[in-house]
Amino acid sequence: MFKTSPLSPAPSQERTPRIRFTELCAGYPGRPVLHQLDGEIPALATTALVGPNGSGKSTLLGVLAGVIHPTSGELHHEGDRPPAFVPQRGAAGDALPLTVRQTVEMGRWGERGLWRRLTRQDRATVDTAMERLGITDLATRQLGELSGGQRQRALIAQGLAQGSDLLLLDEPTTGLDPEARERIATLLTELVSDGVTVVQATHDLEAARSANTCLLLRDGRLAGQGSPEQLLTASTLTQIWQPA
Ligand SMILES: Nc1ncnc2c1ncn2[C@@H]1O[C@H](COP(=O)(O)OP(=O)(O)OP(=O)(O)O)[C@@H](O)[C@H]1O
Repeated sequence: MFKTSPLSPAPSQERTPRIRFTELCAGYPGRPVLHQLDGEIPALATTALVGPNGSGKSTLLGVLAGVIHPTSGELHHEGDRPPAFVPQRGAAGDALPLTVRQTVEMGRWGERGLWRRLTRQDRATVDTAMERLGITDLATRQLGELSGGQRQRALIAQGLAQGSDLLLLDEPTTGLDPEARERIATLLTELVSDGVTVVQATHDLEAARSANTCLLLRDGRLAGQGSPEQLLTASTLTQIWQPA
C-alpha cells in the first residue's frame, strides 16, 4: 500500500495560494471519488495534477472549475474571477457547424453575453489567443473537420480568450505532436508571467516535470504535493502506478 508521508512536504507553501481546499470530498451521484483532500493551488504558478487513470484528476479539476460541487469539506478561491476551464472534450460538440474562429470567440461569451456583438477588444483577444496557439491559418475551418491535435489547440485558445486569471486544462497535450506540446509548455510558462495561474491534469510526465508544483492523486486521495523533482521520482512513480 502506498504511504503518503514521504511525499507530504509542500514547497508551494512559499507561494500564495490561489485556491485552498480542506477535507474536500466530491464525486458523482452514488459514486464518491475524492476523499478528504487537503491541499492548495499556488497563485502565479503552473500546477500539474498527476495520477493513474481513474485517480480523480478530472474530477478535482471539475471541482476547482466549479462544475462539480463538493459533497463536503471546504474550497476557497482567492480572487473572484471565474476560472477558464478547458475540459477534455469541449462544450462545442463536433457536430456543431462552428468554425475555429467562432469556437475561440465563444470564450468571450462569458463577459459579452450570447447575443451582444464582440467589441474590437474582444476580437483582438481572440486574434491573440489564436496566434498563441498557432491556429490563425485554421480560422475558417470547421471544428468538426480538424485533426484531434488541431481541435485541442482551438479549445485551449477558447480557454485563453476568456481572459481569466485561472486557467484549468484537462489533458491539454493529449494527441499533440512534440512541436505542439513544446508550444503549449512554453505558452503555459508565459501565461504565468502574464499573471495567470495554470492547472493542468496530465499523463504527460514531461509536462508535469515542467510544472512548478504537482499534486499526486491515487484512488481519489492526495498522495503528495510538491515540486516535480521532489515528487516525480522513479520510486514514487513505480509506487503510484503499481496496482493497488
Ligand atoms: N460522469 C461520471 N459519472 C460517474 N462516475 C464518473 C464520472 N466521471 C468519472 N467518473 C468516475 O470517477 C472516477 C475518477 O474519474 P476521473 O475522470 O476524475 O479520473 P482521472 O484521474 O481524470 O482519469 P483519466 O486519467 O483516465 O482521465 C473514475 O472511477 C470514473 O469512472
